[in-house]
Amino acid sequence: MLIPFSMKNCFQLLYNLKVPIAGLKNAAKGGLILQSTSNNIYQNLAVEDWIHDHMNLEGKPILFLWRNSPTVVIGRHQNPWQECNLNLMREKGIKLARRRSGGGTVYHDMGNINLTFFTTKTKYNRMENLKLVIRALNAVQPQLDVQATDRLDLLLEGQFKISGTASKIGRTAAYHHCTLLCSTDRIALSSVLKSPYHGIKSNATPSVPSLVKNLLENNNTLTCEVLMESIATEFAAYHQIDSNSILISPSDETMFPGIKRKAEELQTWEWIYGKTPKFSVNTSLNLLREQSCSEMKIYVDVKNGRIEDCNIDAPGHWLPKEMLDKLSTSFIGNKFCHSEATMLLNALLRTCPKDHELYSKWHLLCEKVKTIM
Ligand SMILES: Nc1ncnc2c1ncn2[C@@H]1O[C@H](COP(=O)(O)OC(=O)CCCC[C@@H]2CCSS2)[C@@H](O)[C@H]1O
Repeated sequence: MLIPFSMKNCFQLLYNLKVPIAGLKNAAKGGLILQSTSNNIYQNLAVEDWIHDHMNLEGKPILFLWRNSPTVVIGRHQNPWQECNLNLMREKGIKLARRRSGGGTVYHDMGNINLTFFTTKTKYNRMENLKLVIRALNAVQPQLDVQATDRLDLLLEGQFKISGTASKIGRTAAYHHCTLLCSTDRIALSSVLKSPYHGIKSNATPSVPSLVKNLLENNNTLTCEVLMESIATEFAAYHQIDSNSILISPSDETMFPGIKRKAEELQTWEWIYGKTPKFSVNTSLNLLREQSCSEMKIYVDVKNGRIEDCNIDAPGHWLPKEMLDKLSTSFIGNKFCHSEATMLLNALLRTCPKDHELYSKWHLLCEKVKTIM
């Protein structure tokens, strides 16, 4: 059962703060089950940060249940250009988020449940959490064949991934979070998790692609709502606590002081793209014009999301070398970013000689350059 946030719940949360707030003394017994009212990835990741940073989890584990509108979530040390199709995501309005935990890239939508298990560092035990999820699944559907693998994925029928795991271990607190595919749009999942960008070299963590399946495809009783309820019940039984989930609003500053700033930070370009490990792109692109095809080469070094070095090369008959050099130089110091490149190229286009052929070639080349970002 879900109970909405009330002052009682607020106190239950607040008196567990590491930094004690005057007047709040009691302690939540045994643990808490929280469920987010938000489907915004940045707000939900901010709740994780907030609990991790502010709550005393000693003897009081927390389970946080949350879902998001369509989003690609990359791991802390990943390269978004290597992991997903950013152009397609822009087109479809699919968000991109970088989480604080390591590991690979996953797709979220309202058919995917996220579970975060918060404990002290000493009580952190991912396999135990996954076993709890399996028990919850079997409580709804006893015949369901689900197993945890060594890399802590959950597999359905020995071959289809239904859950992926990642974690963050802090000084005293830790969390293990995992996904659970109930009724996600699998077409969207596979199309956005395919990178169209070529020639990227980096030491970023690569994802490990798998065959995926939705639980609802196996059995039509396995909806998100039923599964969240069953997981909450199993968590409550295991920790001998009340099985009611407390509904929380991640934008509630009275309950989570400072949370808005956390969500804002997770939304910045500097966090999402800027934290990409240093990488280079070395690729060639075809310039098709009036039935002839020329090849341009582009080389870029990117550090902290910004272009440190750039070299664009095309045949001399296509564009004068001075123009190509001007283009390469003007990229240096700029963000490796589609919208910033668009502004820069539009400004450069205005300085282009008013020669129709030159202008159209320059325009085409600029459009091609943008496709790698
Ligand atoms: N939602 C979801 N659930 C399970 N598996 C998925 C999902 N989306 C994609 N995939 C598959 O997993 C691989 C990547 O596997 P890989 O093992 O590389 O990465 C993960 O599993 C990371 C899990 C992170 C969980 C966090 C919990 C809260 S915020 S995100 C991808 O290529 C797909 O084949």
